[in-house]
Amino acid sequence: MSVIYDRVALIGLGLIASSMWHAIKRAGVAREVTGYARSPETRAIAREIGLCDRVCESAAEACEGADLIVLCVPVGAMGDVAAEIGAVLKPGATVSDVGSVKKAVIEAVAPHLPEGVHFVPAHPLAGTEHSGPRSGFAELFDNRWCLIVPQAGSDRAAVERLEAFWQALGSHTDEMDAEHHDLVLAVTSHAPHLIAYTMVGVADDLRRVTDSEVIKYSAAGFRDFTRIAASDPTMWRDVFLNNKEATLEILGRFTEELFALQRAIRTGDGDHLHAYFTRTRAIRRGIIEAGQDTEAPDFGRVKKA
Ligand SMILES: NC(=O)c1ccc[n+]([C@@H]2O[C@H](COP(=O)([O-])OP(=O)(O)OC[C@H]3O[C@@H](n4cnc5c(N)ncnc54)[C@H](O)[C@@H]3O)[C@@H](O)[C@H]2O)c1
Ligand SMILES: O=C(O)C(=O)C[C@]1(C(=O)O)C=C[C@@H](O)C=C1
Repeated sequence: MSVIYDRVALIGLGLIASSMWHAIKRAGVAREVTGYARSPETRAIAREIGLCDRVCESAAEACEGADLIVLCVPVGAMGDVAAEIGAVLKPGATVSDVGSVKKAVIEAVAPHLPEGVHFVPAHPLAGTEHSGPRSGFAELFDNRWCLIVPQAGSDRAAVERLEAFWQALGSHTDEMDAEHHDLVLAVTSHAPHLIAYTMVGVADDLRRVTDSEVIKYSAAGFRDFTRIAASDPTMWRDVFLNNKEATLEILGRFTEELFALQRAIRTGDGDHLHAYFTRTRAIRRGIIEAGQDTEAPDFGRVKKA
C-alpha cells in the first residue's frame, strides 16, 4: 500500500485512535504518526506500548506540520481541542474526527479552523465496550462502514483522499449529511445503548430488592445488554448531550410503542402482541435474506459483493 498522508496526528489516544494506529501501520499509509492525549498517564502508556511514532506533550505540537489530523476525543471535547490546534494547522491540511455525533461536532469544531484547511468529518461504525490506549487492534475497522460527512463547499479531492485512507484501514465508505447521520445513529446505536443501560440498571435494582439471581442466571440476550452497558461513561454522556433532538425523537417513539405493548399485555390483547412480533420477525428475516447473518460474530460488517 502506498502513502496517502505523509504525517497523521491522532488526538485522544483511546480505543479508536489506538486501533487507527495499528491499522495505519498495517496498511503503510502514513510516513509518521504523532499522538497526543490529555492525561499524562495515557501518554506514558502510549510511549510504553509503542503507540504512535511520537507522543507529544501538547495537541498543537502533535498537529504542527501534519497533513491529516483526526480528533479522537469524546464528542464534548472536540471544540476545545480544535481551539487548541487551530493556529498551528498548515494550509492544505485536512482535519477530521471520529465522533459518534456529527451536527454538534461540526458546530463546535468549524469556527476554530483557519481558511485553507479542509474539514471532513467522519464516523467509523465500529467499536467495542473497551476504552483507552491498550484496547485498540488493527482489525477493528475491517469490513465496517465509515460514514464521511462532507461540508458545503468541501474540496472533493480532500474528501476522496480521506475516503481512500479509511478504505486502506479496511472500511467501506459512504457519504451522508450530518442531520441524517444523527437520526440514523440515534436509531441504530444511541437509543439501543440507552435501553441497554436502563435494562441493566433495572436488573441490578431488582437484584438488590429481591436478592434473586438475576445476574447469575442471565440469559444470552441480557448478557449482550451488559456488554453494551459497560461502554465508556464519558463517551456516552457526551453522545446523549450532543444528539439530544434525534435521540429524544426516537425515545419518544420507543416509549409510545412500549406503552402500546404494555397495554396489550394488561388487557390480554394477544392479537396486538402477535401482529407486532410477526412484523419484527419479518424485519430480522429480511436482514438475513439481505446477506447479514445476525448470529455470525461478524454481524454488522459489510459483506463482500
Ligand atoms: N468506542 C466506540 O465504540 C466508538 C466507535 C466509533 C466512534 N467513537 C467515537 O470516537 C471518539 C473516541 O472514542 P474512544 O472509544 O476511542 O474513547 P476512549 O475513551 O477510549 O478514548 C478517548 C481518549 O481521549 C482522551 N481525551 C479526552 N479529552 C481530551 C482532550 N480534551 N484532549 C486530549 N485528549 C482527550 C482521553 O484521555 C482518552 O485517551 C468519541 O468521540 C466517540 O464518540 C467511539
Ligand atoms: O460494538 C460496540 O460495542 C458498539 O457499541 C459500537 C458502536 C455501535 O453502536 O455500533 C458504538 C458507537 C459508535 O459510534 C459506533 C459503533
